[in-house]
Amino acid sequence: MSTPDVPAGVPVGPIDSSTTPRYAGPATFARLPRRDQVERVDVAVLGVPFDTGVSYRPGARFGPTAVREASRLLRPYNPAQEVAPFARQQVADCGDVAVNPFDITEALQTIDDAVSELLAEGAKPVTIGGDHTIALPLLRAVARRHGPVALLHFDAHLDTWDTYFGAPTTHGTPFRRAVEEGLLDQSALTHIGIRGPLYGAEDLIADAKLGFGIVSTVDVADRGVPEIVAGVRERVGDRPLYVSVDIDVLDPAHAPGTGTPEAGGLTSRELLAIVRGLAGLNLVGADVVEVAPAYDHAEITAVAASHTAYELVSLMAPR
Ligand SMILES: N=C(N)NCCCC(=O)O
Ligand SMILES: [Zn+2]
Ligand SMILES: [Zn+2]
Repeated sequence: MSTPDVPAGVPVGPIDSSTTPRYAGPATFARLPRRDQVERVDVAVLGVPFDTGVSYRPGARFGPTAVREASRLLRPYNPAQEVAPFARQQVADCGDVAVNPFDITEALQTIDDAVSELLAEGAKPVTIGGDHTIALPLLRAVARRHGPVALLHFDAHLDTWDTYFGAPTTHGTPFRRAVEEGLLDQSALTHIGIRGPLYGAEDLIADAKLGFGIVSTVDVADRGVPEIVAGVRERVGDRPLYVSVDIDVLDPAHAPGTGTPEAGGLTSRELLAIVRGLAGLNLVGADVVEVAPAYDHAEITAVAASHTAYELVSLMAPR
């Protein structure tokens, strides 16, 4: 299937599903063109098939492929944000970063280099993981370009722990490393969806010391999405914002295909509604991580992740 000829400057959109069946041909995110099929890229959807940083179930290395497959059904107009996300900006699938699964330090450098190159071209990265370790090199690249960024982190887990087995670079530690490295604006850090057992009460104290505020899953249920969104918008203001979505923020009923599931999570409806509520903020990059398709059923998790990525891409569209 070829990409239709379009005048220079007009974004190349997805393959038309009314003339080419959406289940035909190799999958790119939302059936968008590949990087090599377009002249420029405003939003770069990038896969990072890496899961060497996990503490429990492996398999997030297959996340990018699963999310692309599940994204075939996405359509070009997003009524919830009243925007056509592929029409006013060039969105392209930049493929997968070829990361070394046996050397975490080298893998992180490879990811940083790939994203730095896209940022230098003026593209905003929307990265599909991969385990949550990859947020660290993504933030390194983004902070090098924008300075310390505000962070909105959707997750069941804090991911601000110090080490596992003495290892500093894991999927449970990226945001502590990011604070230590000065990548984050400590006055605008929020976790949303936190729940589940911790190692000790001191986990919360250490996390607060780094500057994080916590909106727990119970807070979302008790206070409701509009109030949560208002609080986040107020905290972020006009700072450059990075959004990191660990799909395990969703209840295992909404996202069984993940490595460290915790009961009592958000619904996909709540997650999508909060993400949509960020419209107009200065979003400079985002990721959706921790999709492990071997534990998925009927693409439940991959569909949720693909829709989350679609909302994030929509947020980046000029209005
Ligand atoms: N980032 C994710 N998904 N999980 C972190 C869990 C770390 C732990 O095993 O305590
Ligand atoms: Zn998590
Ligand atoms: Zn996480």
